[in-house]
Amino acid sequence: MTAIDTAIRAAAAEIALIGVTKSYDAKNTIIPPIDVTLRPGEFTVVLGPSGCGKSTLLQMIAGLERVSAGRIVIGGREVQDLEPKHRGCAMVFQNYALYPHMTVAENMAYSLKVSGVSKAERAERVGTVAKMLGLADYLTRKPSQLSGGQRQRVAIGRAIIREPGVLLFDEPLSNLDAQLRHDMRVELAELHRRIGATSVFVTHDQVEAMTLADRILILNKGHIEQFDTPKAIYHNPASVFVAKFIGSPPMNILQVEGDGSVLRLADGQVVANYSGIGKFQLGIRPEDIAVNEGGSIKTEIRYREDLGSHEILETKIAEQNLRIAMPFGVEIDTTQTLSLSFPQARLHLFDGETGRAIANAFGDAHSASVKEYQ
Ligand SMILES: Nc1ncnc2c1ncn2[C@@H]1O[C@H](COP(=O)(O)OP(=O)(O)OP(=O)(O)O)[C@@H](O)[C@H]1O
Repeated sequence: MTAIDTAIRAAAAEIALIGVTKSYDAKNTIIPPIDVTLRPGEFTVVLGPSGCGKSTLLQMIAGLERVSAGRIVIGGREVQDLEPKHRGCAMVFQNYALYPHMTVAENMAYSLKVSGVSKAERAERVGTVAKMLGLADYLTRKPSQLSGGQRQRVAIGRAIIREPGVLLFDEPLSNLDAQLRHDMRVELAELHRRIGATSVFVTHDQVEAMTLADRILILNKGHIEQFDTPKAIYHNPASVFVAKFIGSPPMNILQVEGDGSVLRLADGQVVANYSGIGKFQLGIRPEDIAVNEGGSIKTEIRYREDLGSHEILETKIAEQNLRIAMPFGVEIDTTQTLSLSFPQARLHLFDGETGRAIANAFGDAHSASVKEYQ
């Protein structure tokens, strides 16, 4: 660790949400009671569709929204009734929220000035943070003289200069173009490694979630669908909702019926062995389908999308859409009927009604760690 790192390293705090609820009125509960603990130094990405309550959750931690019920404990202190400035959190917003009339250095130093930090120490900390973020040459510029990425870096600098135990990010990269988003992701990951603050990052971009998170918290209408590592979320989704939300293209979900020995599609084709009886939803990722390897499931290609590194074949089985990802270089005759099989170890089984994962459905270890959060 360098001197710069230790200069800006604060004690990372645990964040515990205990029965935290948000409702605007009796009929409008945005977040039903949730219980979750974010470990000190952990990078949590909160992911979910628009309107699921991601920002509300973040703002309750920051103190910008009041909780309707429940407790928020940060670093062992109950904070739900404290003003934002007393919670030990710093926040980075999507729209940067920089002061336009102040220089980069003044923007970064402002919160220190307000809290009475001496001029000499302010200058030292600004210098350290600017160096860390590659902003040393821009300290006298105004925000209007910076690029989007530089502005976002100033916003991050302004947050970390206070050495917060908790860093909160509300879609900080969504105003940037694709290349810059990628570059900033790399920078943020690196910064997190150096600073070590407990970080909560809200986004609806699954790539950001997969690449930045220690653990991803997936919200659906305010409920926690799953809270786990990116790998576990991808390989062991706890519900159809999660399975369909992560992956591009997402996991295929097929409606099937079990007769006690096999699972069948509506047209009678057998897709897997399984001892359960009744309606189920069967999941398989596009890249896990075996094509023309002697499988018994027959289909035609309806459309093919060449993405360079791989190809997506759009097909249907028993009137249900099925996407197959083929690696680059595999020759497929589009006019021929495809024969497919679903390797049992790659299958996911979900309840026909609730959509919750059925752990160990196929006796494999990979679904054993699916956790229930409801
Ligand atoms: N002041 C308010 N009064 C009533 N409902 C509100 C209020 N503020 C937010 N909501 C509702 O709360 C829900 C959650 O909003 P929130 O901004 O947390 O969602 P989000 O997941 O961050 O969405 P997005 O990804 O679109 O930013 C939404 O349905 C929104 O309409």
